[in-house]
Order: sequence, then C-alpha cells, then structure tokens
Amino acid sequence: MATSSQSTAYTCATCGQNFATPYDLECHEPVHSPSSHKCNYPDCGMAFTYRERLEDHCKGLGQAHVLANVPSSTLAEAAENKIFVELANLVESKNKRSVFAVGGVIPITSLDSRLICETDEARSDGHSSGDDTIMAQSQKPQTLKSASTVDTVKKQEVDIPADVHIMCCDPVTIRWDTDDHNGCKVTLPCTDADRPNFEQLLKDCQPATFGRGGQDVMDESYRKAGKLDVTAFCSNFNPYALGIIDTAAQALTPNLAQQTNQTHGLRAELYKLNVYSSPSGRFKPHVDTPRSKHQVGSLVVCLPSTHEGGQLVLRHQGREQVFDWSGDKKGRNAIQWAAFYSDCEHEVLEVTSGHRVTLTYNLYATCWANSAWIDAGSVDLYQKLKSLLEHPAFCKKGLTLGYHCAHAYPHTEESAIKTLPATLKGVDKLVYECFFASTFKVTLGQMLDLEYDEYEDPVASILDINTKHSDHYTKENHPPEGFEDVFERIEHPSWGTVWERKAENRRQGDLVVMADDLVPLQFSDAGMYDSLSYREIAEEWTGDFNVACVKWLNEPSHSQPALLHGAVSMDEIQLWTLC
Ligand SMILES: O=C(O)CCC(=O)C(=O)O
Ligand SMILES: [Fe+2]
Repeated sequence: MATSSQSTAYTCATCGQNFATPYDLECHEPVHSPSSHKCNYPDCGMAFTYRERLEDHCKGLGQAHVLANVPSSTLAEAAENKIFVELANLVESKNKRSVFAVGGVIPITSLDSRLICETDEARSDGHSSGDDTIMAQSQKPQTLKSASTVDTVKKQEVDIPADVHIMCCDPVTIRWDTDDHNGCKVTLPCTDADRPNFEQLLKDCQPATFGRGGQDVMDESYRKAGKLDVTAFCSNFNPYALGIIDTAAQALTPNLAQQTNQTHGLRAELYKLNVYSSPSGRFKPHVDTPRSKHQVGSLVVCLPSTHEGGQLVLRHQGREQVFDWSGDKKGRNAIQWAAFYSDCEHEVLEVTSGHRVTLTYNLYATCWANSAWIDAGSVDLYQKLKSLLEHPAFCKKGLTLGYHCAHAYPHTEESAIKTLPATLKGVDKLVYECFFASTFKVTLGQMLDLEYDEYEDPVASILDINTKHSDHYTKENHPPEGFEDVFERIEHPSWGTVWERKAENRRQGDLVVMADDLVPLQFSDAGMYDSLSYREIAEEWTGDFNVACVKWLNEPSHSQPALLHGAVSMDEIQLWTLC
C-alpha cells in the first residue's frame, strides 16, 4: 500500500494510515472491516467492501435507496435528503399499489324475469371479491392486492344480506347480418333451442386481425379468434346502465385537484365482438393500438358462455393481474368484465374448451365529467407533500423535483399532447394532482437523454459549463484554469491521474436537458456539416429548453424517440426522451 505525505491524504479511520488516493484507502479498509460501506437507507444497513457494490445494491432497490446514500456535507443537507428519501418511498409505494385494472361480475336475471338493472331479489350468486373499496351498485370490482404477486381474481361465494339491491343484467341478445342472410339473432346464456343460432354466430365471425407496425395483420400463431365488426352487429347490452363505466372511471380516472377546475371521466365505445374458441383460441402478449389520441383504456365484457382457459392476464411494471372467467358455474350465468389501461401488456391464454365470447370497448378520457372531486386533504400523498414542504430543512436552495411517469403516453405526437393531463393514468394522475394541489409549480415536460462519452458531459456543454458540472475528468481533460479548486487530483491505480469533483461540489441530482413543455417529434440535421453541437441539437428539438439539476423520485420506465437526428457523420447521435 502506498502511503503519501501529500496534504490531500486519505486517512484510514481505524489505524490512521495515509493513502494518496481514495481507491488505495478503499483497498486497505477491508483489512479492518470487511464491509466498510454501509447502506444508509433506513433499516437496511447492508455493508459492502467496495463502494461500487453499494451503488449496485442501491440501483437494484430503487431511487429511495440511491437518494439515501447521496453524500451530504452538512447536517442541513442530510436532513433534506432524508425528506427526499421519504418522498421517493411514498411515490414508489403508490406506484406499487396503483390500480391498473378493475373488473367485476354481474349476475344475469332469470330468463322469465327480464328486468334490466336492479332487482330487490337477494342473490348469493355472481358476486366477486376484491380488496379495494371502490364499489358501484352491487358490483364489487376486483383490483390488485399487492405488488409482485400473481393475483388470480376468483369469484367467491358471498352471502348477500336480503335487503341489498343487486345489479343484474338481462340476458344479452346479439343481432347480426351477413352477406348471405339478414336478421340473425342469439341470446346468451344460450338455451338448447337457441343453440343453432349460436353455431351460426360462430360461423359468421371473421378471423380477427391485430395491429402490427401500423398495419392490420392476420397471424393465427399470435391471435386466434373470431370477430364481428361493430358495424355488423348490435346488442341490448349497455355497460353504462349496469354501472360498469362508472366503476371503471372511479378506478382509472380518479379526480383530485380541484385547482385544475376540471374533472375527467371515461366514455366507452363498442369496438368488436370476439370469440376465442378451443382448441388454441388465444391472443399472445400485446398492448392495444390506441384508436384515438383520447384512448386510455379498454373494456372487455365476457358474455355468458361456458369455456375453460382463456384467462386475461395483465402486466404492469412487474405486477400481474389475472381475470379468470372460465368454468361452468361462473361462465353460464353472469357477465364478467375487466377494464384496464391499454398501455399495460396483456394476453388471452389458450381456450381449452368451449367458446369465450366477448364484447370489447375502447375507453376514452373525457373532460368535464359529471363526477365529484376527491378532497386533496384526504389523500396521504398530498398530506405528506404538504408536511414536507413545510419542513424547515426542505428545499432551502430551491430545486426541481422529477417524477417519471409510470404509464406510457404518445407524448411526442402533436395531437396527443393536447390531451394531457386529461389522459394521465393511475399513479401518474395522482402524483400530478397532488403536486398541483400543493405549492409546487407543475409542468409536464420531456427530457432528452443524450448518449455521451463517460468523461464528456453534453448537458453541461450545452451551457458551456463543462468544468463546473462533470464529476470526473481524465488526465487529458484537466479542468481549465480557475476551476481546479472544485476538483481534486487523484492517482487512480489503473487510470492514472484523474480529477474528481470534491464531495461538497458534487451536484445534487441529475443534470438534464428538459423541454419547458411537451414537444412533438422533431427531425434535425443540426451539425450535419459542422462538428456536432449539443446546443444546436437541443435548440432544434425545442427552442425552449433548460438545463436543470433534477432530483428524481423514481426511475424511468419508458422512452420514446423525441428527436431524429439526420446528420451522417462520426458524431451521429441518437436522442431519446423520457417522460
Ligand atoms: O378478450 C380479452 O380479454 C382481451 C382482448 C384483447 O386484448 C384485445 O381485443 O385487444
Ligand atoms: Fe388487447
């Protein structure tokens, strides 16, 4: 081990031995303590021999862990950082519990008492269990229970008190025409007498297509199903009358911020009738192609028809929710439905017997919905934000707090930009509205993620502040005169001389290029003939950008091309945006 007499010596806290570089000290420390880098995240305390391992550990566990280990040079900084950790934890826990799908079961009225909607008759059939509190009429919707679990939503037998109003549905009649014959009709659940009509419906369905690369394609290895287009059939089924759209709206478009003076709701538009039949009826994992810029979700209504298999599996950020509508008991006498955000991956597992008949609807965000605001004060994220804002240690120097949206949006498409924030989904809407209701100035913006060399900081170079903002410099990339005091010279065992920014001068947060607003996809040939300039590129992308130091509360999960750079040169660069 090299010892050093330099003034910038690194001293071992245990034995007092000095080292020329922090790297030498790090190699020496395990002699005394095999695990010298402890994670500061509350109740974690895991120890690592090397700092890099600690960093890997934090990255694996999320932003709150990363923030908990940001070096703080003063007590005030440490107190403030503790608040960031709390906030990041809260956002993460909201995200883990956020609803991305909701569903329910509605019993069918008996064939001889065809009443639409409500009946005073108490029933013990056709009711499902769910963990959430959202209720509409007598439907109890099914929402997600916990993170990282496969939550198969199974109907449970529940004793309904005799005086409860039960939402029931009339048997569902489908009428359709074909080129060969007009006026076909079948009613589900299907009686023996109606069976031939049901068989006719199966025959009259066309093979279902799906969207791939902007085109409608037919590929039975990916999707094997029959369909009737909305123009080819009609039905007495009305999801509004049964409260399904109300329930879906409560779960998927909650309204919180009175300050925006706008409530948002959902509108459903019938799209297709589909039949997935055994053997091998299925739809492999996909996300739905949005049918309009306002589309936020899809609704699938499973009509009473007995089948096995065909579970609808939904996935969002590592969580999975399964809607299982199979089985004779459930399938024969009930309407079963699921509404979900259409950016969530989903699939229909193979149908192993019978026919799974569904009506699918597109769900669109509406403005000025006839629904009430939730009082911001009753939402724990808002309460926490408020108390953090009032905390004396918080935000002394001013800051930009960043939140990466958990759902995907077509946010670089000109017409879709106008639909935000109305089309924000789930936890994104909650976070937006809580910040809006607090004293933060909230903007929806994009960030350009610039690919760059390890020792070059393109973001900083946009502002010509290279020397102030890079954390590391190589020997060749010596900080220019006047900025040496911000850095310290380090002899790295393998890299040689490097300059590292002193802890107290390290920037807090990520320095990023941000648009002041949402920006449509741009094409640029900036720097095509000259040497590439990041500033030129960012200016082509959006005239109004700023370079901000952002303290992120979570990690990004989506990216979308925001700028296509046409310069063909050695310096060609790909730019992506993260929302
Ligand atoms: O039938 C289902 O459960 C889902 C169908 C679906 O994913 C679609 O039509 O895009
Ligand atoms: Fe789909």
